[in-house]
Amino acid sequence: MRLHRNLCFAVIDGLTDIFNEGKYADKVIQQLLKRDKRWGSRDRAFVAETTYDIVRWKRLYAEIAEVKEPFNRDNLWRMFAVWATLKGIRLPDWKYFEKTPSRKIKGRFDELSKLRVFRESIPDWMDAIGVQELGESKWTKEIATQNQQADVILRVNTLKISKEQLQNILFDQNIETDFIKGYPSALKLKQRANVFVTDAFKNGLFEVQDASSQLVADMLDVKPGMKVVDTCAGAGGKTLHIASLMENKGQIVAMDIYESKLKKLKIRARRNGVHNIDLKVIDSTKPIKKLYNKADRVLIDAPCSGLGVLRRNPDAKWKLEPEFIDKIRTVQQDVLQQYSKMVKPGGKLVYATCSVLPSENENQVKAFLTSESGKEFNFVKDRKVLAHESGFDGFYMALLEKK
Ligand SMILES: C[S@@+](CC[C@H](N)C(=O)[O-])C[C@H]1O[C@@H](n2cnc3c(N)ncnc32)[C@H](O)[C@@H]1O
Repeated sequence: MRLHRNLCFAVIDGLTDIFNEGKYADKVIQQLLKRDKRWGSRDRAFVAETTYDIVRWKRLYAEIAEVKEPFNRDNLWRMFAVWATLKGIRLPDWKYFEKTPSRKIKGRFDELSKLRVFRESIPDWMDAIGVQELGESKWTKEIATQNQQADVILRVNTLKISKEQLQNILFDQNIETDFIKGYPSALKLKQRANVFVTDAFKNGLFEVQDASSQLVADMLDVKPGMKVVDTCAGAGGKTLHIASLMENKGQIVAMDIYESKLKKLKIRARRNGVHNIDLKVIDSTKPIKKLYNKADRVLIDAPCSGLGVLRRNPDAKWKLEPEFIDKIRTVQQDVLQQYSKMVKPGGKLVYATCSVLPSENENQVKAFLTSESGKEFNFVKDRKVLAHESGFDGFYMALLEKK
């Protein structure tokens, strides 16, 4: 591979924003990719993947490059040189790469790789939590998988098209996909591609949604005509899936504390041809109380640490803090206590997170079930999805039934 100066500059600029300005990697990369209209798909892939790679391996690369935060541009070029050297890319004779000690880089890599915190490039506290909650052996495998690039998975919008038809349409545009056994609405791309530019996407024939995330709406067991409340709907990945399973019949109340997220959901719903969603901002306890004992199904896709989706959000390794996880555990129990009251007798509740930590998952459900409001519920089943076992995102979901 030959390195191109303007692409490498884009990566360094992006890293400056992510590491020094605290900006989110996905947003920064989205912006970077708009920089030069002449960039082809390979150029764009280089900028996105290299930036993500260096974010993912920040701790390891910084240690090898012997640089410390806050990184100046020279520091970032040194980390870039580490990335390129370890990838076996020949460094051009640019001033930034003068005196790059290629052999020393490989030696340091081998030496540091003996320690999990460097090999997997994670903060010490995160490693300690992982070991404490999952045990050494599972955590070692899980964090290694969480450092690999995730597949691109689509969820077919069955309101508009069948899985087979969509597969054919994409095939005609040179996008090849596979079915995934056990995931009825999923198509997996054989090779990464920018699916957002296709007419199929613009016409709402699919959404990009990981396979594990698609299990959640399936577990909720919705039927056309039901009243379903999606309490932490965000931009609506799961709401839209629920809508397609309900064949646009019945009512979905999509709630979140952020109006901005629900606005995104509105746009996506229009594209998806979904018209049975009512949006409700949770700005007091009123909208919740109004729905007490009213819903056939309630989904609590709870805010969480995101420790199951590091493959997609590698910068979360550096943005997360242990105190945040402590706080979010309290929120998780609160929303379980409050939002479960919306389920009507005989109705069902799914509690889900994209975390692999038992303290955010089965332990929360256990604590709920032994509490006063939890006594009204029976535990039906749960599913713990680890990325290293499933090949998809780490997730947890539990199904409870109100007596
Ligand atoms: C895991 S995300 C939801 C993802 C979304 N369901 C999807 O499938 O795309 C959790 C959501 O919970 C929202 N949230 C945080 N605290 C909340 C609360 N107390 N009540 C309701 N929603 C909350 C966040 O704004 C965020 O959108």
